[in-house]
Amino acid sequence: QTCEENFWGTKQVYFPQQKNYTPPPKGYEPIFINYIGRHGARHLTKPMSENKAYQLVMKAANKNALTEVGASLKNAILNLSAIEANADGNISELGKLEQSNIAKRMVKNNPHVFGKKVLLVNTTVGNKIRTLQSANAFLEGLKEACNCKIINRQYIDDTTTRFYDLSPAYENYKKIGNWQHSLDTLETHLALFEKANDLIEKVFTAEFAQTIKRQDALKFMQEVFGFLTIIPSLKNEIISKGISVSEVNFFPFFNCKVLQALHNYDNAEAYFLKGPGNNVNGIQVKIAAPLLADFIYTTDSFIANKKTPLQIRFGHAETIAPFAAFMGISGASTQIENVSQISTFWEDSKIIPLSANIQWVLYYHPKLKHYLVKFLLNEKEVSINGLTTQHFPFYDWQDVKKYYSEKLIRFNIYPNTDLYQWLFSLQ
Ligand SMILES: O=P(O)(O)O[C@H]1[C@H](OP(=O)(O)O)[C@@H](OP(=O)(O)O)[C@H](O)[C@@H](O)[C@H]1OP(=O)(O)O
Repeated sequence: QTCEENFWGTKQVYFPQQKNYTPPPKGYEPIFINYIGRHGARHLTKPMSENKAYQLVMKAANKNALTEVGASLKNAILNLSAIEANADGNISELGKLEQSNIAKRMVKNNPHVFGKKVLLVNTTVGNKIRTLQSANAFLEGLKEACNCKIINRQYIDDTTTRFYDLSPAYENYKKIGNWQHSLDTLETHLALFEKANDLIEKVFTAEFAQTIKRQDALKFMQEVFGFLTIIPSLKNEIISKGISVSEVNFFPFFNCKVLQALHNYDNAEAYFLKGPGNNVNGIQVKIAAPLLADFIYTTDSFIANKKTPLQIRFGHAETIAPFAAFMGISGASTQIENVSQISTFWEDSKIIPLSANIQWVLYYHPKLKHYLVKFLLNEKEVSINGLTTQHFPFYDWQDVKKYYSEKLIRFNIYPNTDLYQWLFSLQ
């Protein structure tokens, strides 16, 4: 089923958003790349049996309370469960390929960075296995493309890859933030409850449907939508399990209007919880400050000692979205007042698809002894709100360092700030 609007959201499988690049000004060559990436395409983040949708369908099946539509939904869920068994939280084969191909394009686009026989790399991963698996796939791609020996120093650090988990104030914002009212308004505007009821009535007998509470009905529909959107990430696993795509087809339970409404809602939720929301300097964005500090510090370190030409980090959608907003990347940091306009100005499938990534590419002119930096979001050259340049997409490194260092100071982050403590005490 093809719908006019892209409804894949954060389950959008990755593709590079630009292929041909602006040549640097004469005499400049790329010498260092600073990278943060979301993990690759993945399985669901929790076991199927922990889904309300799974529990309700199985409970109804035991009570003989499924309609014919419900019975086909049960089959699709059981087939997906077979694919998901013991795989939750892992990246998929497609995820590995996405990561490897990003690394290969990075080498192809920046041969001057990767020209040496030995390549020093600093790698940071988080505490979720999908970040480590993504790092491994990325490094494999690097090794293949650069035909070099890679010496990799690897760290685990959540202050720069999964900072949301380290901030009690963010947990509070997630639970009782002032964004809830805006999202409730959108839920009503999209008539999601009515749509959920329609689905419930199609799947369960009337008697069983009446036992389902309003919030559970919404959760049910959102999770079945989650089953539908994860399928493209699992195409290799579906084949290797001998299951046909038609046996894990969740499209029959939706139409395009419902898919678009569900995506609009999820996009708005991601916008408030991981994006500019109704305050682009709010906790959900400024929480990325430690990552910006790390980008400045590691770029400066390279300029000082010219040792490690590649700094890579692997995190989550909730790493990339706030970082893009905090950096002021155009198209990813716009604060929107009208909640029904969000998906026009902030689209999760463009900003935080699977394998989403942000790159700072540092260029050097040996005669002028001058540095420029270029910013890429999902491999597309982007501009920074608040920063000007005579030669876009290249920015003067000193201007960038000054602009972002002053921003960090406004949030009480200095070169010697303890970032873990800063996150913990953030309000
Ligand atoms: O609803 P799910 O389990 O998909 O939400 C995940 C997040 O996935 P996303 O919604 O962003 O596609 C997951 O982000 P990811 O980048 O790791 O995929 C996040 O780590 C995980 O905790 C879930 O987010 P939630 O906000 O805790 O539901």
